[in-house]
Amino acid sequence: MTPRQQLFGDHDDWLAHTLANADKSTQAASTRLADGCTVELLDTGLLELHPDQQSRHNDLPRLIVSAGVHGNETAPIEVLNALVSELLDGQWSLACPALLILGNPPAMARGERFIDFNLNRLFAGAHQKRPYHDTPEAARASQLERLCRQFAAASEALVHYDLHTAIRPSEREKFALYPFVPERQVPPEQCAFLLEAEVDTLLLQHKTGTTFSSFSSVDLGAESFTIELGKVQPFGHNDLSRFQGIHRALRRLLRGEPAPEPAADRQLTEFEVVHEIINSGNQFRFHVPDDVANFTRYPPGTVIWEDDRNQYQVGESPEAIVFPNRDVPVGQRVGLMVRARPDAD
Ligand SMILES: O=C(O)CCC(=O)N[C@@H](CCC(=O)O)C(=O)O
Ligand SMILES: [Zn+2]
Repeated sequence: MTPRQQLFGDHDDWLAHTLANADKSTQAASTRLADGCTVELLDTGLLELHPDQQSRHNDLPRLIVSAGVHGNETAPIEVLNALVSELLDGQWSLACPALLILGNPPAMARGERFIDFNLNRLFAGAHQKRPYHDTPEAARASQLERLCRQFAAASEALVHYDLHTAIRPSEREKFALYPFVPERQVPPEQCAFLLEAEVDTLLLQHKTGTTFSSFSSVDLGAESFTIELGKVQPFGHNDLSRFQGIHRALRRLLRGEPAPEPAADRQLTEFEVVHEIINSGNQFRFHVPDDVANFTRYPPGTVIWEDDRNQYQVGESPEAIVFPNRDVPVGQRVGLMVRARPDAD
């Protein structure tokens, strides 16, 4: 039997297995590759990989890579699946422990962002609260938190990349969000990784949240990023040539190869969040049109939202909108207002 057959039975690959078992748990299975690497299927959409001791590069961080936390964001899922197939087919050897996650299989199978609740708002313990608790997405958030905690090893560095695609087009196609942790700064090697992955915009969050990457940063001490890689498309409709940067950069990291020299003409442009727009419910009115692209700029004084008590106007310098989405429940994020950092373009 091939490693793929040992793990996924009759299914061609990890993605096919995950979609076929989307609504149920799967029995654990494992295989050992010719180079000694062990691959364990922990449950539907969850793989843990460990290199053979000989091939392990001890100075490398443990790596968590997740995709499909939103089920309709398919391109990163296809990239992760392709990396797993390459590894199982013996095309390269793994050098660091890795936990690979397809976040929300039931939503993936239905081509939806989520089923009951947005999984990416249920981390950092939010899954225990009403009305989320006792739903399948709350159970998945709890399972992912537990597995990530187990995978993290106290004395070893941990890195987490949570891969997404955005609902809207974007004036900056690829961008990363860096969760807020007081006093920390983005390490240079993480900036270099983002540029290697062709992600040249970085957005610094201004407070902690209940996203997957905020959980892994705050609770596990990981260097984590939510990475937006393009626009949402159904399975089979992605132009995967636009995702080669992240594909190559992750493969290089998993293989433990040294990072390439950063290209002299590439630089990260940094933005900071200046305001989080929340649906207040109090006759909340959002004045950004539905079809506006991420990073569209608004001049000082523009009224962005108002309700029966408050309003938000752009401050003294222009601000841009990211993730505008009026269709969210009361209390949830409608969008982010962001501003280029002083030393940026
Ligand atoms: O395009 C959109 O409106 C949403 C894209 C998306 O899923 N983004 C993440 C960002 C998470 C973060 O703030 O780190 C999300 O909304 O969950
Ligand atoms: Zn997403």
